[in-house]
Amino acid sequence: MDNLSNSFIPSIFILFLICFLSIGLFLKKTSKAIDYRLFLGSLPSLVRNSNHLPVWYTEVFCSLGKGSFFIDGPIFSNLKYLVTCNDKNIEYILKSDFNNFPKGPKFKQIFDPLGDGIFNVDSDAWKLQRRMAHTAFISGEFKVLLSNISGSVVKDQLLPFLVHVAEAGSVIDLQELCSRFAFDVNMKAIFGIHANYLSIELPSNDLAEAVAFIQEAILHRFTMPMSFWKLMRLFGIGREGEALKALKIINAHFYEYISQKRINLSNGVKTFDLLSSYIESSSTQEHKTTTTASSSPKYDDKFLRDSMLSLVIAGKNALASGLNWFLWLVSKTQIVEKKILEELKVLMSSKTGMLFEWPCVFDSNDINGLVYLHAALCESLRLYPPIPTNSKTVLNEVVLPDGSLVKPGMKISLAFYSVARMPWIWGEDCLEFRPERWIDDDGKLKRYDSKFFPFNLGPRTCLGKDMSFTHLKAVAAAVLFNFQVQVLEGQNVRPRASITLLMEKGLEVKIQKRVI
Ligand code: HEM
Repeated sequence: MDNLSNSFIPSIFILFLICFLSIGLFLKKTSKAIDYRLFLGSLPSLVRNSNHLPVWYTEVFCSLGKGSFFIDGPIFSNLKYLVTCNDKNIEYILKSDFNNFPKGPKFKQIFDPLGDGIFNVDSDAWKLQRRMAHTAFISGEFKVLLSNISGSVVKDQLLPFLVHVAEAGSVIDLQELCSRFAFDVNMKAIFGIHANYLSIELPSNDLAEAVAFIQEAILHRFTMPMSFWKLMRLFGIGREGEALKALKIINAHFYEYISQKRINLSNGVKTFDLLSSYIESSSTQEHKTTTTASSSPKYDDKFLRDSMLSLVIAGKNALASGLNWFLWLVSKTQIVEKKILEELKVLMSSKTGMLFEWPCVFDSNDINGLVYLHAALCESLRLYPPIPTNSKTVLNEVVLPDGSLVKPGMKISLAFYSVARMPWIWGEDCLEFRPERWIDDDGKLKRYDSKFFPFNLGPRTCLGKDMSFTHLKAVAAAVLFNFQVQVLEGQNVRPRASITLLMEKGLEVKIQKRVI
């Protein structure tokens, strides 16, 4: 009997465990787009859809018929986060109760290649970074510099490149072109450097490639346990090993630019760019804080390196993504393309009469005031926000405007991409590319501050917003007025998982000279 009970009891226990687990694996509370399994939570759905999260989130919101849902990890994993596209929640988190929703320590660890740059810090460190960046971005000198940069990169690099492609009849990847343009304008604005990444020979550029690689490596960190990627980094293996090499390249370039800029400034050679502005304002700050030296921040080369890397990362991909989706949307919406061309034609004729040179170059100051072009860009950014999600952490327990309860330490994912696709936020025609929704009866631009989040909202609103519109308009006008962009047929255009909203396989196009 003893023997029997010795083997019987454990067997029953194991059988019970297997049944329990099996029920858990198969028992699910399901909507069309997401499963909640008893022990695994929604992890299987999450993993299955991790390559196109923004699209999947949208499907889940639609299938549940509400603007928030929780992702639960396996039992005991302590993984639970809220995904929300509810506009009232987003406004509350980003603006009304801003201090309760920092990015959080986990975010900082994942984004650690960025050091203490603005993108990566909270509280006082962020306030300091924000103050310095804001001073630089709002200065009159910087605004003049910007329109000059757009104008010169468009005239001297983009147009010759497109003329060449049109004449050769070759196929190009528009996403790659936008990325090269964005790199060049950002390098000029941030370091005052002419990188010439966008040129006919399509040169390689180790810095541009290293920056792109770091972003991919950061993205991969989101998809695996922290201990795993930290171990890989410790041993310098796999993607983490490659990321270390990319960081070395970035650091070598950045420290060289910083040292060169310091030498130039001390020799009285002054250029205006964001790095110069930071160096100058950091020496003023240092001067002010020498008395409290032990607690005050250090404005050394590491500080400048971190600050500049955040600006490069913040600017480059978002701008490239915004441009690429815009040109794609316009190329497949003839009525919008026609209206943009009419607006540009009226502007050009008012300047030069009816005789246009080809290729035409627009003055940044003139195109800044174009209403329809601005509306079309807003509409494109609404549908394809270059930063499709934003992540926050909860400090104190609170009930959000839609009734969702969030607890300390919990992560919240703000699903910007989905906001535009909810009829209860943007109306029944929300999926249409319709710039007219941005223009009122008097022909003036409308604002939708409480439901348009591509540039964030509240105290952490994007500092490069105006700069981006200047660049976007310069490229949009130059490309659309001078060329027809023909998207090659048979491409399945869809977003892929990335920190910025990229097209999964780029966008193959042909360029043809446009006759106005
Ligand atoms: C179409 C282009 C752009 C879009 C859609 C965009 C969007 C955004 C978004 C959503 C954020 C918030 C990110 C977060 O909190 O994690 C952000 C932050 C920021 N952006 Fe942009 N951005 C664009 C271009 C640029 C450019 C060209 C620059 C300048 C180089 C820039 C500079 C910044 C900075 C400095 C921040 C940090 C603000 C802070 O944390 O206080 N952005 N941007």
